[in-house]
Amino acid sequence: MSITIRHITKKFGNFTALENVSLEVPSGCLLALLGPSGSGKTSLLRIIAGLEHADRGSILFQDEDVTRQAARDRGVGFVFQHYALFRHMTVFENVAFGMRVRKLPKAEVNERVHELLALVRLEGLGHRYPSELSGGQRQRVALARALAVRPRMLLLDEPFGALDAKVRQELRSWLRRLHEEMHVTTVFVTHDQEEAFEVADKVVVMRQGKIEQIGTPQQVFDHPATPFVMDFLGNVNVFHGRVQAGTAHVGPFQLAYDDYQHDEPREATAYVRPHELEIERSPSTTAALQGVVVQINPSGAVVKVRVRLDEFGLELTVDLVRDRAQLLALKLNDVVFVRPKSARVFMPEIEYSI
Ligand SMILES: Nc1ncnc2c1ncn2[C@@H]1O[C@H](COP(=O)(O)OP(=O)(O)OP(=O)(O)O)[C@@H](O)[C@H]1O
Repeated sequence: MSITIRHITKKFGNFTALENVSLEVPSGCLLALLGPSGSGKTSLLRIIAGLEHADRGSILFQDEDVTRQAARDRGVGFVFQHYALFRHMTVFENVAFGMRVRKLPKAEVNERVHELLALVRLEGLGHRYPSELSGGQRQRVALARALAVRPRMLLLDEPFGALDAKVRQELRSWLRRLHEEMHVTTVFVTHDQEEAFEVADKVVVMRQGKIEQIGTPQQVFDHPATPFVMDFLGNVNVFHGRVQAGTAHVGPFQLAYDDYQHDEPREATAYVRPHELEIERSPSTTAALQGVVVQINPSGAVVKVRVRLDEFGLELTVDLVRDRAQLLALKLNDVVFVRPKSARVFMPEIEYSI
C-alpha cells in the first residue's frame, strides 16, 4: 500500500511545523524520516496516522483519500519510543488485545499470536509480563502487537530511541530482516543517521518543516543536496574560503577546481569527510599540509586520528582504514602531512564535486 503526501502544511499557532511537504512512499518501502529535533518528523508521522490533522494538503493510501478519515479507520500500526504495553497483561494478552477487541474467534487469535511471537523471535515468552522483559524485547512485543491486526502500514516513531547502543544495533538489523519477510509499507522516524542508513530503502532528510533531500541512503550520503544535509550527516571537516580562476582556496587548502574559471572570486565552503583525508609521512603533493597527531582512537573498522595544523589553528579528523593505520604506525605527537583525496565544494546555489 503506497502513501502519497501532497502539499501538507501544519501550523501550531503562529509556528509552521510543516510547510508544503509532498512525498511518495512506494508500496512495500521502508522509508526513514531523518532530521534534527523539531524538524517536523513526528508531526508528519502523526498526520499520516490521523492523530493530527493538516491545515492544508492531502494524504492518500494507494488511491484512497484518507485526509479526513479518523485514525482508527486508517488501519495503521504504530510503535512509539515509549510504547506502553499493558503492564497487567502477559505478552500473549498484549499481542492478542487488538484481535480480542475485534472479537476474532479464539482459535484464530491463538494461532496468530503464536505466529507473531515467532516472527519477532519471542517464542516461549508469551506468559511473561512486560516487567520481566528487556527493553529490546518489549519493543519487539510492541511491534508484534502493532502487526496483530494486519495493518495496511506501519508507523514507527523512534522505536529504539530509549534503548542502549548495542540493543539498538541488534534491533536495527532485526527490523530490516523483518521488513524483508513482511513487506509492509513502513515509515520510520529517527534523528540518527546511522540508523536511517542501515535500515531504510529510502531516506527523507527534513529541516525546519521542509524536505531537504529524498534519496536512497547511498544517494544521500554520496550526493548530499545541500550544505545542511552534508553537515547533518555528521563528522565532516568544514573549510570556508573562495573559488577563483580554477582554484578553490578553502581553509588551508588550495585545490585545483576546474568548474569555476572566472577571475571574480566567489565565496565557497568545502566539506571533506574524515575518510576523504589521507595522512602521509612525507608530503606527496604541495597540497599536503604539515600537522601533529594529537589523538588516535581505534573505532570499529577504522582508526580515528585527530591532526592539529598549528600554522592554521585547525584540528582535522581523519579516518584511516586499519591496514593503512598499521602501515603508518602513528604515535601521538608524530609530525605528519594531511592531504584531501576529494572534497565537496558548495557555492551559494551551486554545488560541485572535485
Ligand atoms: N501540539 C503542538 N503544539 C505546539 N507546537 C508543537 C506541537 N507539536 C509539535 N510542535 C512543534 O512543531 C515542531 C516540530 O515538532 P515535531 O515533533 O514534528 O519534530 P521532530 O522532528 O519529530 O522532533 P523530535 O525529534 O524532537 O521529536 C517543534 O518545534 C514542536 O515544538
